[in-house]
Amino acid sequence: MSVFSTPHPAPSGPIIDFDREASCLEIEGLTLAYGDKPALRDLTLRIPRHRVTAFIGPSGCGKSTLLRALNRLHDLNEEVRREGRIRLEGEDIHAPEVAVAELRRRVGMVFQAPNPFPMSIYDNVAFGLRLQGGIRKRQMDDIVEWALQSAALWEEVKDRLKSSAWALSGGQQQRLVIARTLAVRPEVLLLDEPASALDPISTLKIEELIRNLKSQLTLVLVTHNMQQAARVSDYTAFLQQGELVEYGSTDTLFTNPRLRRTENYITGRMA
Ligand SMILES: Nc1ncnc2c1ncn2[C@@H]1O[C@H](COP(=O)(O)OP(=O)(O)OP(=O)(O)O)[C@@H](O)[C@H]1O
Repeated sequence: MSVFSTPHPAPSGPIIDFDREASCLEIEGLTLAYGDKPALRDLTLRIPRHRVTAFIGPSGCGKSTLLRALNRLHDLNEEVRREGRIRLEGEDIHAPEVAVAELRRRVGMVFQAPNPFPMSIYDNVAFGLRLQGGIRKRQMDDIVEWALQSAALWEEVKDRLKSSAWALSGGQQQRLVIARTLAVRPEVLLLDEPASALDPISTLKIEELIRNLKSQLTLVLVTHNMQQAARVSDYTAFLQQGELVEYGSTDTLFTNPRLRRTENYITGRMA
């Protein structure tokens, strides 16, 4: 079953050439500071559609700050100063006509710690759809099933949809949060260290899920774990002190980096 209607079907075939990839997000001259403390310095990069892009780099280099800029989470922080432009499918996300709630529906986010709501499994997944309104029970059931299938959780929960989400394991809770995010049919899924609080088996399930989801949407992943970036991403951006040092295909960046700074980081010669 597919209730997902994407405006941009996934390209078929393997990745050949970054220059031929269609862009989903375009970041241009992005500079961001918390008060007078710079966190991102003049970043320009584009994120290809229907691919997994990973942001890696040492602690405090600005990975999460960059990820949060993509669905305007910094709007809530009055200290933040921003320059530069971010476009989603060609539209400036800071344009006055953009409704932030709709932007956050299109660009969903999953955080490090699973955060299911204190309600049933079904109600968690239906939550955003109910806010939107206008969906009949039968259609809601279909979308909840589809979202749980897409998040590789359906088989484990289909007989207990009315049970509390809090009774699930940490890994199941994180897949439930992904299902909840998918239910409102985002075009982009932002993942901030989505598996760092999970055990190794749950982590592998999340990684497999990330790889499978790219046929439906564009994924952007922040991770401390370089093996994870190498396993799941198509493209990797290496950041250091708020600057974009190197960006390219994950295979090339990990096997044949252009710059010594990148090589030092990925070989562990620099924390
Ligand atoms: N809300 C905030 N207020 C002030 N400074 C902040 C805030 N959030 C992050 N910073 C600072 O901005 C810089 C970048 O932080 P950010 O969390 O984006 O880095 P990161 O690469 O994701 O780090 P980590 O891997 O440790 O999560 C750091 O110096 C951090 O201390």
